[in-house]
Amino acid sequence: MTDTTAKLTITRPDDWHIHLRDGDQLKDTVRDVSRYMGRAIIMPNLVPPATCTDSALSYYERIQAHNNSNFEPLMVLYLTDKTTPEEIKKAKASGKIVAAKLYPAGATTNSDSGVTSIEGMYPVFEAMAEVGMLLLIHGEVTDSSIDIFDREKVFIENILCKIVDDFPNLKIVLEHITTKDAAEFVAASGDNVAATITAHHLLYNRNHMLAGGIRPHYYCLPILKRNIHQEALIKAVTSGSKKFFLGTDSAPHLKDKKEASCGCAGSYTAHAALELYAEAFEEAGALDKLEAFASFNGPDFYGLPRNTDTVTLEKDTWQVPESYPLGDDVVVPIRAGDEIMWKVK
Ligand SMILES: NC(=O)N[C@@H](CC(=O)O)C(=O)O
Ligand SMILES: [Zn+2]
Ligand SMILES: [Zn+2]
Repeated sequence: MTDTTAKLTITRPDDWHIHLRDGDQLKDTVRDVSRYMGRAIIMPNLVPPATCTDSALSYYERIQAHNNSNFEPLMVLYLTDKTTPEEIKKAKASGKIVAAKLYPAGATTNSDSGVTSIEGMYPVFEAMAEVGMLLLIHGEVTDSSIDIFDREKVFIENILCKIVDDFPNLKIVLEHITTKDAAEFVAASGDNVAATITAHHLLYNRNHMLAGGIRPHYYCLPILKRNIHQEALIKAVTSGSKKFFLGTDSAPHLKDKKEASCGCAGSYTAHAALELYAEAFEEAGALDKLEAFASFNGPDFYGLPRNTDTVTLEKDTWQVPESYPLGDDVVVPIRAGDEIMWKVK
């Protein structure tokens, strides 16, 4: 690995949390994720969501129809109150579904069919621990009396602590963590608990979204927090801990669904995922930590082999377009119209 000068070659990375959507958007989202990601965990919050093995497998086929490379989609089952232990076993046996996703009902985009009773899921969690299927969690409470900036912290205190205590043999990924509280909780937990962290939560805090005007393309869930949390996330990914790994949460929404009086939650970063992470690590003086975060910690936690080939980032400033095609419309990416300092060759 070279230093901060001009070039950085690392083992091919994977994206452990991405939204590819469906239908005519797949041609665009699959092209972006497959440029250099070896594999990706494909989020199942479609309309309707992929709640059973058959729907997850047919989604896999629709993705593969646009995949012209060695990119490998790793599928996820969307948990509902009706999911059964038998469905978990069937999903695992498919060989294509590696995890199941817990969305507290109403917590985020397309989570209306999510889980309303955690206790009701215990037989499902038991089956997951038994067959070795990972539990991925959108960790926010939905109680309208809880301030939106506190919803991750309260989820950890009131819900996640108990799941982690009750299922010591279940591998759990707390997705897209955004707080110091979450980083500390994951670091202090056993080896069965890990977290993904997005590039935008490393690069930005709530001032970027709200100071001097409201910028809807920074609006995602969990929402950007104050800078002490951003600093804690940077500390976590540059600490050398194996518990934190790359998950972009790239979540495209059409331009007019974001630039609206009630805009959708989600930021698009798949156009420059590794490039944006490289900026964050370089800014922290920790480019030497990028490879483990992007290419080792994820597969190691999932129990999958690391990729064996490499990708090379070069210091080569380029301007991000104002928008990219998304189906028959457009998406406005993070950094639209502005420069990015790195480019994957
Ligand atoms: N992160 C987001 O703000 N949105 C995601 C859903 C999610 O990951 O919570 C989406 O699907 O748009
Ligand atoms: Zn989420
Ligand atoms: Zn997501």
